[in-house]
Amino acid sequence: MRGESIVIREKCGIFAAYADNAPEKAYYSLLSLQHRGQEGAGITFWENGIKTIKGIGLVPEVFKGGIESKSSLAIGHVRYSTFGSLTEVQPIEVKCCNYKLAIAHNGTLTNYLPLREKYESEGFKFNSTIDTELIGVAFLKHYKELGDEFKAMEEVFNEVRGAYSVAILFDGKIIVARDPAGFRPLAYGEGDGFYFASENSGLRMFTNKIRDVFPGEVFVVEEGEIYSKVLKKLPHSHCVFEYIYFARPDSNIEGVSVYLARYRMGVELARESPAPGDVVIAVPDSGRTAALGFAHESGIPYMEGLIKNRYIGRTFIMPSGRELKVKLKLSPVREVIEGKRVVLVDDSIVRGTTIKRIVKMIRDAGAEEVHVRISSPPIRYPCYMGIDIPTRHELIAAWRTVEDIRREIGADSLAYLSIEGLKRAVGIEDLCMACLTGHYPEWAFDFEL
Ligand SMILES: O=P(O)(O)OC[C@H]1O[C@H](OP(=O)(O)OP(=O)(O)O)[C@H](O)[C@@H]1O
Ligand SMILES: NC(=O)CC[C@H](N)C(=O)O
Ligand code: SF4
Ligand SMILES: [Mg+2]
Repeated sequence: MRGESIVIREKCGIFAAYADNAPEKAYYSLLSLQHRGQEGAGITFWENGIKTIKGIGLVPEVFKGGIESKSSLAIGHVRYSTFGSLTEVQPIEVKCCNYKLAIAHNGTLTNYLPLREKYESEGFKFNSTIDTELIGVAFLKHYKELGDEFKAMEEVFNEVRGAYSVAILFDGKIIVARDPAGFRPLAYGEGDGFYFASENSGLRMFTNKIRDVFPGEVFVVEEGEIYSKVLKKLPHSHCVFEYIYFARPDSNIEGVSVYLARYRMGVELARESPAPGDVVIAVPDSGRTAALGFAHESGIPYMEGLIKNRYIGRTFIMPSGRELKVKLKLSPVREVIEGKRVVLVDDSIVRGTTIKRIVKMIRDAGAEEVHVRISSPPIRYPCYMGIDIPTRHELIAAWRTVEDIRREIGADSLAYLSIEGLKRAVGIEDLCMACLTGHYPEWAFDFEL
């Protein structure tokens, strides 16, 4: 796991296709998954072997030289590191047992360190510090013993704990798998080819015939044929934060529209914690949808009182200088705010940097009162399943009461959505909420080595 000083990072995006011009399709899909990772990007395709183009930076920067290959097999990745060095851009190539594969991974493994040690003590070599490599090594070890991709992945499911949606390019085949608890999302689409992406909004440009990959399901695409099996069934643990903040609002995960779930979070919040306001203002971007729901339910008009500089990325994931970036990123519309009682809605508070800065910004723009409403419960615990949420002492809500936080951020009132309200808004069971409740799904940690 990364060290104490590392700030929150989010998820990664993965892609795989068997289709005409698969590398080009990977490029377009990665563009639409860019919000899931902005540190680095890569595409691996098959041309009598594995060929990878990857680099640090955004998708258009990494591929500004274009991709000439017309291969029909490709996997791709956009990265936010949760484990290992920033330079280890994915897909990574893994060599083991006289085989070679390329792998793209979204998630974090919880038993990486002990399992890697066990493998090393058996003589297996690792060439990176990234947890993803372990899945590749374990897969190849078992493939050598069993000679079958499904059986090899079943062994991986038995050994490797934590969150992993993976796409593998191996021996002219594509293998795609989602961990048996289904922490991270993964979608499968069928049209003029076979497609996989972390979110279905990354596939709609190719097909509308899309479904979620089931937790514990494995796909093998070989010589134009596709095979799939659910190899392990466990209680599912879909990450609730995909609905709150991470995923694109136009995605649908497990049959739930991310947009509508966020809207309902705002409605629930307005019912639970009404606020005396003249205007509802969202913290853009991701606070917008819940603010609309809040405004609709409360009858208080919604206005754009904060304008976002669209050229500044998501600050949630920026390691340093966050205060300055928040200032650069957002500026107030004085005419909307002056003399008003403002209800300020955001989707989440992590360290509190953003909301503290914005409350001050809104006051400086002449607001009479600022009532903060947050469309998720307080984040009190770290995530070990793919989201690099800071250590507890960096989380503003880890040990503070809501009243302490209100004082700290300088708001006239503060309320968070309840766990029950959140569940009603998302509308499905089987959610992981460990960073909100401290109850970690058993499978992720229940291991002996
Ligand atoms: O408490 P903090 O540590 O400051 O982080 C919380 C903020 O970070 C996220 O937004 P972000 O700026 O990442 O992206 P967005 O533009 O998509 O909302 C989230 O929506 C909050 O606004
Ligand atoms: N955000 C992620 O899903 C990260 C995947 C992998 N653990 C890495 O660090 O690259
Ligand atoms: S702990 Fe939180 S961020 Fe991590 S998988 Fe669970 S719900 Fe998602
Ligand atoms: Mg935000």
